[in-house]
Amino acid sequence: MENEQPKNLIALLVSSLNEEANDDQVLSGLTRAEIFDEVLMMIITGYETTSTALSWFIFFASKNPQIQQRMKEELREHHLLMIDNLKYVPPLTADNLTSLTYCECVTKEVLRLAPVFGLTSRIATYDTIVNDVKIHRGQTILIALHNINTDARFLGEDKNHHPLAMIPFGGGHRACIGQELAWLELKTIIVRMMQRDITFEDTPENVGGYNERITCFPKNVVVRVRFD
Ligand code: HEM
Repeated sequence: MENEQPKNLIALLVSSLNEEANDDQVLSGLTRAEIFDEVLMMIITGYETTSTALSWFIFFASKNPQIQQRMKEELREHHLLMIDNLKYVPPLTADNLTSLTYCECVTKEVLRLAPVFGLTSRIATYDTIVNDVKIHRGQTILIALHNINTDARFLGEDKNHHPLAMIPFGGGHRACIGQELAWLELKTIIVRMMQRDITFEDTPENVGGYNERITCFPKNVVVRVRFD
């Protein structure tokens, strides 16, 4: 039992509790206050982000009925659309979720266009020059993720492979720790809504815009939800 590896994040955090931990000894563990901060961050980053991305999906979907239609066609082709007026909604498995490539592209496109986090930052650890711009050690660099995601120079690039064409989750070893979970949650919820033949319809008040706090969320999303 003693040598067993912790099996989840909470267990991992609790197993590193050490009230005497200090920053000079990196491997000395985490204090109670540090564990509290970590858990709080997971709750905030784990909830606010995905729900914001879903609001963006609803906004974009309402502006693009043909895309909602095509997602449902893909579901019909895979026999995943509900039948008999909600009497039977086919279950989603990891395999059939993976096979829904069009739905996946839509989910990715929402994250590319929607600035859930408009920017992230890094502190330069050494002097360097990037594209003729001098950067000095210790300077904070703001990285405009949303600008990069929508930069016309990357539009023709393969978004699965170009390192800059698609970075809603940041990059490098401080990239988003929850990105796999976020993909799975987002795609599952979006597909579940489409499976039930829900349609988001545009209205005159649905004018968009955004508010930027911790995340960047749509300001005026006023859609009509139709259950077919
Ligand atoms: C659509 C959903 C999400 C988006 C767009 C998103 C985006 C991001 C971005 C841009 C960063 C900064 C990365 C960097 O600086 O390179 C980040 C960091 C982080 N995210 Fe997410 N995130 C999402 C969902 C989640 C979820 C579901 C969790 C946890 C369950 C999570 C936990 C974190 C944590 C802990 C960090 C800090 C990582 C570190 O500093 O080492 N995120 N996220």
